[in-house]
Amino acid sequence: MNSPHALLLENIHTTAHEEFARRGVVVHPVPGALGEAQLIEALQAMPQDGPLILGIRSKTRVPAQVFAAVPRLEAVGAFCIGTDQIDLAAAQAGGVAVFNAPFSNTRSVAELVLGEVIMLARQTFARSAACHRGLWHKSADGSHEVRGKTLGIVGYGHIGSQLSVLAESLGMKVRYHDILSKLPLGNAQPCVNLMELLSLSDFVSLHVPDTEHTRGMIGTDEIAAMRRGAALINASRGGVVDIDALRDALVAGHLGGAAIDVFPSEPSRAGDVFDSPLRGLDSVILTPHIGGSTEEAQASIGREVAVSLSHFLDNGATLGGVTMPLLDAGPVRSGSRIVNVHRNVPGVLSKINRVLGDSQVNITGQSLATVASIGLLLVDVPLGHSDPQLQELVQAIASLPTSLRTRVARQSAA
Ligand SMILES: NC(=O)C1=CN([C@@H]2O[C@H](COP(=O)(O)OP(=O)(O)OC[C@H]3O[C@@H](n4cnc5c(N)ncnc54)[C@H](O)[C@@H]3O)[C@@H](O)[C@H]2O)C=CC1
Ligand SMILES: O=C(O)C(=O)COP(=O)(O)O
Repeated sequence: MNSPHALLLENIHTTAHEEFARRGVVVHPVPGALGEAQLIEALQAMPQDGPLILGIRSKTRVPAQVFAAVPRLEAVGAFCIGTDQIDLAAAQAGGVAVFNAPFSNTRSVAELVLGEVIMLARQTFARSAACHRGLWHKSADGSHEVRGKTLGIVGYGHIGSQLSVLAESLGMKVRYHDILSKLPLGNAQPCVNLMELLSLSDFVSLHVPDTEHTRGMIGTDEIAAMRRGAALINASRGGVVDIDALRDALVAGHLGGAAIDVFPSEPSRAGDVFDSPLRGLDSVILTPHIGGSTEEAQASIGREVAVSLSHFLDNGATLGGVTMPLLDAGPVRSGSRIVNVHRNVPGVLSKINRVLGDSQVNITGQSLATVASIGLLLVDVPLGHSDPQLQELVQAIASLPTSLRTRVARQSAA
């Protein structure tokens, strides 16, 4: 069976390369993100002799056009948490499996934010910049301990809840707001709504995903509802905050500071030029989307997503997936496994089973899982990879009008 090829963008950690190499996947690395046309070109230029997978981080957009232009793309690995850069509906409709790493970089984000809370409370960056300019600005004015202050966390998920625990260990009071009912950790308390949280907090930190409801969630009115002198931290997604409204509030002195890691528009690769209306404001800590950028997080993500993608290629397992129904039938027990993704419509299974029945091949294992629009079926048959009958069976199943993708899993049982 031909080796799969993985196009890996955005400096995905070498642990992914190592994991892929160990599992016989050929890696084709590209340093930065690619625009849509470049991405299509790069994918189309990949060797044609094996399954094709794509690895990205938060910067590469994968719209529906990419899936349409590269129908042989089997799976996409988001080597990060966010999957908002991928058209998940288009991926699912085309039977493309998408995987991510849902928590491997969360501690890194929580630690960065906690550090920023203290740095903002002590005006550290402004004082440091003054020292660099040769100015000895020794003063306690406007500097505070964080002990006893209130941290408001918007989005009490993996990152928000870890931040909650870390902040309480410093003696902070924690309030949070989430659209779901969440278990409060330690002494943290939920707020009745976002406006209450904004009005109660000395620091507001955003940890929501990019959705139609969170885009623009912090605008002029929300910033006005924050306490005078409070600070805003955004390490979630750039679209969550109206950056011009934030700048106005900082310049007017309504807000005391901000720490911003993510921006409505971000450069595509390290070393590119960066611009923002927030540049030049001493009270603002600007970082280049490095919330999850630690050696520990990246090494762990590299391994995790490479393993998920490899398992999918090897035996059709979808653990860690976001577009496929969850299915893990374990290793192939006998001969070969046929992996079929199909439209989830009435009668589809009986048609596939008719093909299998007509072939007179014994079925040694069968697993099915479905999500709304698609189904994933794994069928084990006692035929070797090179057996022509296996290829005939795959062709027959693939040619059913309900089949989206049909392939033989890489793994085989001796
Ligand atoms: N700066 C960076 O490098 C990184 C940024 N991120 C961003 O942080 C986000 C959050 O990450 P996690 O905590 O792991 O995600 P998560 O999914 O564990 O938590 C997100 C929480 O936000 C809540 N939520 C969703 N919509 C909301 C709304 N409209 N109002 C209030 N709460 C809402 C959800 O119910 C959930 O509890 C990611 O989606 C990603 O965009 C993640 C990692 C690194
Ligand atoms: O995990 C995420 O969602 C992030 O925002 C981190 O993205 P990155 O891996 O730094 O491109």
